[in-house]
Amino acid sequence: DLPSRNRPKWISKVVTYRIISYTRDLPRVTVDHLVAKALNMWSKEIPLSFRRVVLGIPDIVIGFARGAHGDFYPFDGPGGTLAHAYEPGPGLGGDAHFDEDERWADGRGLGINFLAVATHELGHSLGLRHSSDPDSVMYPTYGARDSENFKLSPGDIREIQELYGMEGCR
Ligand SMILES: CC(C)C[C@H](CS(C)(=N)=N)C(=O)N[C@H]1Cc2cn(c3ccccc23)CCCCCCNC1=O
Ligand SMILES: [Ca+2]
Ligand SMILES: [Zn+2]
Ligand SMILES: [Zn+2]
Repeated sequence: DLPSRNRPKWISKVVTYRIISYTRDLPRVTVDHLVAKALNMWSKEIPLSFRRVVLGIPDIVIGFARGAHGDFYPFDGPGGTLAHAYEPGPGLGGDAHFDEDERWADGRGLGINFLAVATHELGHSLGLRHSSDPDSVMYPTYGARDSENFKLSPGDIREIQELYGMEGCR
């Protein structure tokens, strides 16, 4: 893929995010918690941190929507595409949209593991592309994972550090 110097990435050390809509399938606090957990999985590996804002225009807008929802990629109902996210940049850049027509779960019950999908989408929001490694969070298709020990693969960590450098190195 492109040398990392050309790939879009966040320049600021602190990236803001705002959750603007939720799903009926999970309590709001669960969505807030799992989004923070997914963001932290990435940010703990790189010299970049995330700050949640509840007002104003953030770098990353996160929300649930069904069908056509104001961008060029309408969702497709239950199944199929589960979510999508935009690479770093202004406006839609970095935003992550989740298909409300899926049945979202917190990793215990039946349904799509929201933590796993959010980690994949936020990987895109940080500038990562797909990986051909089935163990990678960035693999193009969803694989049911138990969220107990859900974590980034070594390849995921290598990719994100190639783009943003290693945590602890200034
Ligand atoms: C990796 C995800 C978290 C995010 C990606 C979308 S993205 C943009 N963020 N890379 C995703 O949703 N992939 C589809 C890909 C996909 C699999 N199938 C499809 C049938 C129709 C349309 C898409 C698919 C076969 C049937 C299974 C459908 C349910 C699972 N869907 C997927 O795995
Ligand atoms: Ca769908
Ligand atoms: Zn969208
Ligand atoms: Zn993807």
